[in-house]
Amino acid sequence: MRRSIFCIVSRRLHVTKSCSFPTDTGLNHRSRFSTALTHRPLYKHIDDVESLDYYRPGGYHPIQIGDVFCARYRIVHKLGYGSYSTIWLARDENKARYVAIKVGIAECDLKDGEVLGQISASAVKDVVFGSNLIPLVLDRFSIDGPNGTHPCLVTAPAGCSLVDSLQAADSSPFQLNVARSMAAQLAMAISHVHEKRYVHGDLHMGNILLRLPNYDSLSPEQLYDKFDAPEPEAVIRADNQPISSPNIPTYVYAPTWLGRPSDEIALDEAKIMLTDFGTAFQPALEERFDSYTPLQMRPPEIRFEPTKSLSYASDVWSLGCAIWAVLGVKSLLDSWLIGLDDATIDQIDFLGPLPDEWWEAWERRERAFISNGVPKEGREVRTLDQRFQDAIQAPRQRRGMQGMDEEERDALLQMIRDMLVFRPGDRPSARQVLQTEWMRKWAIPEAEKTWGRRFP
Ligand SMILES: Nc1ncnc2c1ncn2[C@@H]1O[C@H](COP(=O)(O)OP(=O)(O)OP(=O)(O)O)[C@@H](O)[C@H]1O
Repeated sequence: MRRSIFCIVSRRLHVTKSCSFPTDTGLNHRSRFSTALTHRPLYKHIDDVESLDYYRPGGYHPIQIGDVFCARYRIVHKLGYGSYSTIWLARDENKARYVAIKVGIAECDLKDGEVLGQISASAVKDVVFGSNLIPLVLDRFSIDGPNGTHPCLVTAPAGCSLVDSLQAADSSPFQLNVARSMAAQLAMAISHVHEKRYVHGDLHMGNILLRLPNYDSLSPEQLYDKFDAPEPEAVIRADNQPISSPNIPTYVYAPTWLGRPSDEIALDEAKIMLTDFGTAFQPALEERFDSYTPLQMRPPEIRFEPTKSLSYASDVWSLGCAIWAVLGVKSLLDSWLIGLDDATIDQIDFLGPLPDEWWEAWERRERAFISNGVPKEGREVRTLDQRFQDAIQAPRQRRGMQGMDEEERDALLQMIRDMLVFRPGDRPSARQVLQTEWMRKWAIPEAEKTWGRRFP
């Protein structure tokens, strides 16, 4: 049961994220690989596992439970998969601990490792708290296999992503103190990334992971007793012929569920880490004109300032949307949005008029507005207050959970309005977000309880 809940989410995420790589900026190998797979499937479909046709030269490395890498890491379970990697739980037999190994598709640079190496290595010296919210790189190596050479990144394993956690609780929100704590940690994580001169560039609930409690004292068998044992699913060719290729594993595995449903997470368990730095970049060294962030959290300048490179402020927009999603059960922008125009309409509805030159440049503006910020008659317009009620307050009240009082609500909405300013140059920095009233009075104190320490 738990597994099937997870897998639905996992599959949805996979699709969303694949779609968020529409064009290529410095990810040539990734795009080439994805677009090459347009032929008929070679293998029968199996639910809740990575795309089997990606097991070919240039693609995933075939891995089985029990495989050992570097004479040290024994594969114990599957944790997840993305378009560019499979992620495995392994027992580090040298250190008697569990680790997560992200195994990239062949010949990709797995940029996460490079970025995390810089952020977490320097952070250890600085002893900056924000570094605790980013996975520490424990090891890096590569594997040669039938599909090529695969980069591997070893980090701490996590329990589940926040989107999985919400879904596992049938979209019940996190307890209010837990959500406040996570929101503060997220802002601290982004502030830390920015201080290290990186933009994350793909912030969403699937990339925020809940830390796993320490299970290092459990053997793999005890871990299987506590959670699920891996269940191998045989790979079958679409033409029913026997599989003779070494490119594909004999069996594949659905990711396990080591997480907790959102409503069961206690404040001292609410430690998060921000992951997936595969599209992070340094604005001082590199220009970036495309966003990989899902449409609901994608900043508007991508559309209206296409010749200006993205920068830290684009993460601040997504951070505002992510904080909203952590606090509530619905994204700030309507989740059924289907296109760029719908997103712009929705943004104007709750933020007000677009900057004049953006408005003039928007060809389809008359679809929903009489003039800038003035909706056509009869069209339903949902304000920020109404969205707060629908997404954050009412779901809590329905479940008898603590809601926000008026003072907190006003402080939160003020912070969100400040972060979601159309012009990127007018947004606060992530560090300034941490100094807002809502963060200081409501969110950071809960994060301090989670971590059992004071933040300066
Ligand atoms: N350290 C970890 N511990 C537990 N699960 C993890 C860990 N890292 C990643 N995962 C799981 O694997 C999934 C895919 O990871 P990730 O997004 O990093 O892969 P990816 O190949 O870069 O994906 P894409 O580029 O398609 O987003 C995550 O959504 C998460 O569920």
